[in-house]
Amino acid sequence: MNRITVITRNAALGPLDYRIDDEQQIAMGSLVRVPLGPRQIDGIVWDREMVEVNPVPDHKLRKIIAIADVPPISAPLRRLADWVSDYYVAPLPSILRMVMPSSYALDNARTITEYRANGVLPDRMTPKRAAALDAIADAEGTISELGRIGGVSEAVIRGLIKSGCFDAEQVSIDRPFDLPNPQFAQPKLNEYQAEAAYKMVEQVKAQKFACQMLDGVTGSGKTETYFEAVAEAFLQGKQVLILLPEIALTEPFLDRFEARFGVRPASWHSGMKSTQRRRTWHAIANGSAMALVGARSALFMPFTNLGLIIVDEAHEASFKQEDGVRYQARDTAIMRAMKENVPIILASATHAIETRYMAQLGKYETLTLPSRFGPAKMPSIKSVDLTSEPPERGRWIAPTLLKEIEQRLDMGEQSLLFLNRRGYAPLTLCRTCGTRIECPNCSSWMVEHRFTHRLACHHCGHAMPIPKNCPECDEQDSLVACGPGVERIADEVRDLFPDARTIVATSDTLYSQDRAAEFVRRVEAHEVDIIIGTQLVTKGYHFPDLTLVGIIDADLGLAGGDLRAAERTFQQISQAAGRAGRGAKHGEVYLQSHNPSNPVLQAIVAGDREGFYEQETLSRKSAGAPPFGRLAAIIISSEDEAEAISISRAIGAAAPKIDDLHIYGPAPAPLSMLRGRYRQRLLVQANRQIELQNILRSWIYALEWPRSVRVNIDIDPYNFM
Ligand SMILES: Nc1ncnc2c1ncn2[C@@H]1O[C@H](COP(=O)(O)OP(=O)(O)OP(=O)(O)O)[C@@H](O)[C@H]1O
Ligand SMILES: [Zn+2]
Repeated sequence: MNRITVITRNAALGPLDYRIDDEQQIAMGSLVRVPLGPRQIDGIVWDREMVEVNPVPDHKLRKIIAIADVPPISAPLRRLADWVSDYYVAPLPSILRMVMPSSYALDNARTITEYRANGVLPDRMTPKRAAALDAIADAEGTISELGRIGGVSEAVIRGLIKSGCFDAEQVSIDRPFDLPNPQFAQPKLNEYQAEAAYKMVEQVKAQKFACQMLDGVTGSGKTETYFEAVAEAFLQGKQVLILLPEIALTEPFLDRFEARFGVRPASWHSGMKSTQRRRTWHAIANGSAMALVGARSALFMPFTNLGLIIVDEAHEASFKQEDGVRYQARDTAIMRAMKENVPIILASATHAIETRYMAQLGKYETLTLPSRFGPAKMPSIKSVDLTSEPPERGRWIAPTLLKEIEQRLDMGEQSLLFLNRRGYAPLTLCRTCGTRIECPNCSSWMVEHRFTHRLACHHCGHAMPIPKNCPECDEQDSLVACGPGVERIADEVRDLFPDARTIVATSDTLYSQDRAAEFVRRVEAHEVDIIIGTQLVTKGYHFPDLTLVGIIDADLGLAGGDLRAAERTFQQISQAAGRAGRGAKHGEVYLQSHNPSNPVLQAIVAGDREGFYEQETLSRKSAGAPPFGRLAAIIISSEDEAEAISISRAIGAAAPKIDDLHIYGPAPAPLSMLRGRYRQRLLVQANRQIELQNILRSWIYALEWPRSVRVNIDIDPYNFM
């Protein structure tokens, strides 16, 4: 009789033992269905020596029910999951939920529905419908694919299906993805690009682990350059994983990929339908999809034949997952490349201090693209001192910037106004009694969204209509909006330039891939004169007619003062500035600030990237902050404030006394209430030699607390709220 160990997707269950018959062969990593009490659950056969199993006596062992007909999860991916579990102090099942996102592998449904036009015309023909039917012709695809081909939203396609214009067909989910053609449209690289590409291609040929930091200024053609390494991987018959920080960036990226390799790659993100997910998961697992472009979670896909990983915009904080398993996708991608023994490329114009430090140590190879591609030059950057040149009362754009916007309108060029604040106003205040409207569930202000006529909490999503009377003193029409958000800037622009065509670009307006694609199309077609946007539009995009960038509030990110405030501000402003003048026309950037002598802003204006990084690295070093020291946050939360406090004190009191291990707190977290739970926080700081995770495990898991209390450990935290 053979005993096997199975890990399930249920975090409450430890590793479970089962048996298989003597004659049965089962590979490590196989996906299996097993009995559990009266139920059946899915799991993965795991290496027994990697986990702690509660042994079940032989006669009590139950037999597995079925083995899925899919390739087993490979050893490198299993070891990655073990590493994530260990490093981020997270239960293995919660990581397997990302490796095996549902019971795809064992489900019988192996078809998806595709549609093909049948010549029937809709009763109500609109120009949109006609154009879509024209463009689609006799192409076959899923609703979203047809929407893309037809240049319309999925809703339009659904309408046409309802009108009987398409026949449905069940297609096997094993239908392969088209093969990319490495020679489809090879660009002519400039000298710097060619040199960097050569070095990346060499690593792909070598087929072993190496980490390269592709450090190229905005508009230098990093994508074009690393596509050469991607092409080489395809030539070798290897799969490629490309990670992007946000799904809004995926759509334009997929187009670029198609322009270079002739086909669209597979993609992976939270907005996908389950049939698309299933098809993609299987195609990655059986090796028929050669390229996958996705957000964080694509990292855990079951590649069989991986040859290269790319992390684009690698500095982005959104690579850090903030709930569930709190992992850093860039760091985890490097770990995956190590386990798979393949090269990895980190691309950015504003790399993270952590990445640059590793490059300095010689652990990563630095590849530099020092100038923009083609005739484009770096934009010139100036600051606008708001103390000497304030905007008009109740306005946010200073005269200098206004004049520049006006000139761009006259010349038919585009402008981008950047303010990293969604909504209309961050604070709503009663003029009569001074009350500020707070979220009932969180210690945060309600943010006015004028488009939707609501106040919303950006932490928990709680929303309510804007009240007519003050909820405190009941005074009528006494509530006023304080401070600007992007919607308010958009109002100001429309007031001052009524003929200008504006667009607000935030996660509220570009919430799906379709919306993001539509945004890009409109800006490229020059149907927009002025973009008002948050950090969402500051990276990746390439709009040649955009020549002016205005930073509405350059001081915004510098307040608060968490560990990465200076770095993040530098990155955000540099990225936003990097959208200006990417074509033949020169770009200009204006930073509005109350404190233009701030060293971070001075470095940006002077174009002194190296100087900024040097300063910031030094101050990290003297604070013992990452990458020079280790940091972890422990957040203790409960609906009962007294309980949260008492458990956090108990945890604090049980802290081990070790040299070079410092514990700060417990204290109320800066966001002291979230979703109705009171939050206490401990910060743990240690030098690099200390095995922080082991210490945390033996310290915290030795304690007990009521089920009503949650204790979350966040290793290398990004969010200090
Ligand atoms: N060798 C090349 N041949 C033709 N076009 C190129 C080449 N290199 C870059 N380009 C074009 O130059 C523009 C800028 O390149 P790209 O967007 O890759 O820059 P980037 O370095 O990724 O910038 P950012 O960091 O700001 O996103 C793109 O339109 C790209 O297609
Ligand atoms: Zn809230």
